[in-house]
Amino acid sequence: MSGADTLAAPQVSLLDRFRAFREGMAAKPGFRRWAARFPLTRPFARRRARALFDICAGFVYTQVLLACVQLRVFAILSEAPLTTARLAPRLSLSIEATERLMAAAAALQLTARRGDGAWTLGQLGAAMIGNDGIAAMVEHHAMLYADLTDPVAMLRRPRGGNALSDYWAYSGAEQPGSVSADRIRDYTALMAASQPMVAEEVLASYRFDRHVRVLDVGGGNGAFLRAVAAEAPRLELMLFDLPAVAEEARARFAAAGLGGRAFVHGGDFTQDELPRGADLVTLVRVLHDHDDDVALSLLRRIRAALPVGGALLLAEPMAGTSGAEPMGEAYFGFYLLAMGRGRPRTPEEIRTMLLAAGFSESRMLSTPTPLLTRAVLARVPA
Ligand SMILES: C[S@@+](CC[C@H](N)C(=O)[O-])C[C@H]1O[C@@H](n2cnc3c(N)ncnc32)[C@H](O)[C@@H]1O
Repeated sequence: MSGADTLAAPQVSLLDRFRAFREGMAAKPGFRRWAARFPLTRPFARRRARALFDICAGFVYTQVLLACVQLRVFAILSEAPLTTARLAPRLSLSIEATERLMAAAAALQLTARRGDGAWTLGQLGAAMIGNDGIAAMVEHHAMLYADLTDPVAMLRRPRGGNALSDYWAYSGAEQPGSVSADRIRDYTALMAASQPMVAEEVLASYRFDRHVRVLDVGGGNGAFLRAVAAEAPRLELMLFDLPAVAEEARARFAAAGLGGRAFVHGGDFTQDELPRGADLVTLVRVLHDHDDDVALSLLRRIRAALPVGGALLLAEPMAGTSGAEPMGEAYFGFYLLAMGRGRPRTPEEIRTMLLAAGFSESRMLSTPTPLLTRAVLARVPA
């Protein structure tokens, strides 16, 4: 870039000019007062106030949800609607505290008050039933929020050294391959509990029965492969993960009667080559855990393990997801900051990395709930 380019005034688009004007007006107290009263601008003013309030209050909403999960409110109300008087002893709370919690939960659509006054499940509480993964995620967030108590300090200090980086034992390990069994147990259980909702998304977007053998890299205790195995009964299964995780996967496959169909390899994908023989590799919720250098070298190892025409199916939540922008940059951005490694990537960034790793073409697959998982399929060129 020449000096003249560097000094040239940046081009400001019409859209940027309009936004600057709009935000400039919104920053003026007098205009805000007028906009809140004028009938045509009132709905926008209210929406903006509500959005800002939701950001301010987000932590409180989260703690209301955490209290409901810890007290098993959704499981209790799924058995039968209950009045406050009947619910209170089930929660070991006073009548007043139960009423306070239920009113807050109802305002968040987690519970609802029936016409006769009894509490029942709200729309969002009902969605938690039968999905242990959401409850497990909510409970482990206690660590994230503890790490985020002083966000500015976290942004200023070197990454790592947080409760969450300790929990995800591989994230800060000098030798991930040596991480012991007791350090992988909790995160592996959390991943297995939340895996069914992810597997459902991936299985809805891709036919696995067109392949002979699949290798799931960073496959945890095999929950994803077991879901795939049920859909594609002839597919052979291979899993690669850290040695301690691989041990657990081996036991789980045996317990599920898949011992003869699933081949498990323990190793460290930052050091070791990946096993050959699969015509499809899956990489589910793995890439975003790693910084660009490790992520790119992992994609290169996957490319090297695949035959010509082989495919890589990469699935994870991605940044820049339309309608779910806060999930990528805000939630995962700060989650992975606390964890100490990795970053959320846009589909374009991932596809650029795939090209750099030697894959020829890639295309996005359509998943039913992009907020949970997006997926990209890449091929090894002839
Ligand atoms: C976020 S979990 C995802 C697990 C699983 N794919 C899922 O979606 O449920 C990341 C997985 O990558 C594995 N992993 C992390 N670093 C690794 C490394 N260097 N070598 C092998 N596996 C690794 C972890 O042990 C863990 O099982």
